[in-house]
Amino acid sequence: MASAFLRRMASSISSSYSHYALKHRVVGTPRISRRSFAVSASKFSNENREFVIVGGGNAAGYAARSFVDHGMADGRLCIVTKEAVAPYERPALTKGYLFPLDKKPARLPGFHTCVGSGGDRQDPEWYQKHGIEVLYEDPVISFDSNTQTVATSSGKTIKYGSLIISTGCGSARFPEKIGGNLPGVHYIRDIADADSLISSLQKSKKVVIIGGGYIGMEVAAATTGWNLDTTVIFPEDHIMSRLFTPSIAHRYEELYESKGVKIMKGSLIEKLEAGADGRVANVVLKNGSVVEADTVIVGIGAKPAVSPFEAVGLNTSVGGIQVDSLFRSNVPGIFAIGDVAAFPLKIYNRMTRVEHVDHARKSAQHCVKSLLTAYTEPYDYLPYFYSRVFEYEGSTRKVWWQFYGDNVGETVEIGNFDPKLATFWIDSDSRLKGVFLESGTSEEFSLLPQLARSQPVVDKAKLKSASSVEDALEIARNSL
Ligand SMILES: Cc1cc2nc3c(=O)[nH]c(=O)nc-3n(C[C@H](O)[C@H](O)[C@H](O)COP(=O)(O)OP(=O)(O)OC[C@H]3O[C@@H](n4cnc5c(N)ncnc54)[C@H](O)[C@@H]3O)c2cc1C
Ligand SMILES: NC(=O)c1ccc[n+]([C@@H]2O[C@H](COP(=O)([O-])OP(=O)(O)OC[C@H]3O[C@@H](n4cnc5c(N)ncnc54)[C@H](O)[C@@H]3O)[C@@H](O)[C@H]2O)c1
Ligand SMILES: O=C1O[C@H]([C@@H](O)CO)C(O)=C1O
Repeated sequence: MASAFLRRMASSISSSYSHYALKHRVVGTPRISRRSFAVSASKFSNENREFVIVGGGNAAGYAARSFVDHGMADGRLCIVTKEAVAPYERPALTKGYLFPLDKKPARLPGFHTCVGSGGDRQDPEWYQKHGIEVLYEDPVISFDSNTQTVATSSGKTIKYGSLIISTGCGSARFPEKIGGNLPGVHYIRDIADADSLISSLQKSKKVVIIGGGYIGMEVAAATTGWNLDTTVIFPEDHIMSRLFTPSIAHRYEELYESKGVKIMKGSLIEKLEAGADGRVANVVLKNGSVVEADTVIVGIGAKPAVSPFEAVGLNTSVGGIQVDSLFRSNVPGIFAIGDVAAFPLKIYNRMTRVEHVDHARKSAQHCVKSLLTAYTEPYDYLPYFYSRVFEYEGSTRKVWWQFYGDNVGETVEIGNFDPKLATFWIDSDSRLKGVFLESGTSEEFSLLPQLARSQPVVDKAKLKSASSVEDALEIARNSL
């Protein structure tokens, strides 16, 4: 009854709703409008939800904040999540969360979104206070765009007006047949994974980390803080091979080695072997060598979590769910944001997915703003990656770097990593395309996006002759 009433209200609604419907290609079942919900006495009295977000991670937390900012959350928004906790700043999991237990590790509720960007700490009470329904530990297992419903593992069927998919990524895993699921073998994507890793680290002596990417480097830094024997194994010839030049990588590798980390490059894994107790004991390499380990952390990349949404335009070139510059998929009323979204990267005119938190936050805000208002500016993202390691109290050298732009073209590196280093990527037209900085000040870091966004023509010879990182940044600034 209530639902029929709300629908009648929805069909007689104002021009702003018509605009919204047209813009978002609403077809079929009319949505329950904002106004109709305003007259609804009880929140969520039936299975209809005006807005449903699937996934309760970084993007979901920032999307929820945007719904609240637009006055559109209360009684209208439902978040369905696989995790047992409210959205949090995932980057903390391989940073503050892994500090040694006697060095004040980060724990919830400390790092719920949106504290990472200076916003409110949205703990479970925040969602209640703002009338946002959160269904915890209840993953969506299927969806039907004809009936506009999602089904959850506990057996709920939820009808949505608009659906925002923010399921992120899952860790790439080694197959079971080569020991990928042995006790003591860890992947790290969510808080449950991090807790399980910590319980292994508490009884660990020898750690092997497989993968020389973000997880590999952040977890290796963490385990040195625990004073554990740490070996990192990866197939490439230097760490962070997708982003770092061999020269940048070399500086960090030396630093890790100076802290006792062993680095095995160009090495492929044959299998992980169990010991007599059934826990992982050996990492066997394809070249036949064997590295002992009681704890193995696998950081070999991530895969977009698309399985319940196979019917929504899946992008085959970069994976994920293909969306336009307002995060609309090819199915009316369905949006995708964060890691899972394959979107047009306007600045470089290509489709991409970005698996980093800055994009999760910005895509969420952009999507919700365009969903709820007349905003139609295309998303114009500037890629931004960063890391911070060896941050725990007592560490002799802290590391914090940022990169903006595209790592294409020739590079000019300035600085001796004591502590600063800057690298500039310059294309064949002498345009500055990307810039990397270690140990900058906040003022220096704030210059990087300006440079990467405006891509000034730079005098390469002059840049090369810079006497210091500060001098190089000044030369680059003067080319703006
Ligand atoms: C350990 C770690 C450290 C990181 N550190 C950094 C960093 O320092 N800097 C940086 O820029 N980026 C970092 N990232 C990447 C960054 O965290 C992600 O880009 C960001 O979390 C993406 O947000 P998202 O909401 O798209 O996905 P997520 O935050 O992963 O959220 C997805 C959510 O969806 C849930 N979910 C999945 N499937 C379903 C389903 N079927 N039903 C219901 N719920 C579902 C998941 O459980 C999860 O809660 C890190 C990632 C990891 C894993
Ligand atoms: N600071 C950050 O931005 C940050 C920090 C942690 C995690 N993350 C995110 O978490 C996700 C996972 O990170 P990641 O470090 O696993 O991915 P990654 O892509 O950064 O690194 C993967 C590494 O594993 C190696 N590898 C791939 N296949 C392998 C195989 N079969 N055997 C051995 N090595 C193999 C790669 O060569 C690479 O060195 C990514 O989305 C990443 O962006 C980001
Ligand atoms: O973006 C981030 O958020 C968390 C943390 O700052 C939240 O408190 C973290 O470690 C980041 O790198």
